[in-house]
Amino acid sequence: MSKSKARYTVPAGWIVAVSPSLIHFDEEIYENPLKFNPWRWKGKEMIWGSKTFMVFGGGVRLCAGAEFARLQIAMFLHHLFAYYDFSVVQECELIRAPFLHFTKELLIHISPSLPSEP
Ligand code: HEM
Repeated sequence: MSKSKARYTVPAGWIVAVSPSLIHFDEEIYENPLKFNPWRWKGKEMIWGSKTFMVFGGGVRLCAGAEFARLQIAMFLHHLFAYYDFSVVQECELIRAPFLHFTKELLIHISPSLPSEP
């Protein structure tokens, strides 16, 4: 039976919520979805309204800050990698159930990187 025809029984009293971001963990769309792979969206349809990329929601409720968030993330990552050294001090497990949360604090040590020799 295909996924679209799957039948589920929802027990009385349960809350049903839609989590669009779960599409990013569909193995039929993204190979090995839990592996860190920033290039996984290369070649995928990235336009608003895409059925395979829903980080910022879609339709009339599309995130109003999507472009601002993309710019901020790009600037943050650029500065982090260009000017700082960082290392994980305390690892922790990530839980997706279905929303992301941490089992304990993920501690990261960040310090300004030393200027490289000329
Ligand atoms: C990585 C960062 C962000 C992510 C992943 C994100 C994600 C989302 C998602 C999925 C929705 C749709 C919620 C729904 O369907 O009801 C949404 C809505 C919204 N977001 Fe974001 N967002 C981000 C950053 C921001 C920022 C920086 C702003 C403002 C400066 C912002 C403002 C809004 C607003 C106002 C809405 C409601 C839009 C509406 O219902 O008309 N978001 N966001």
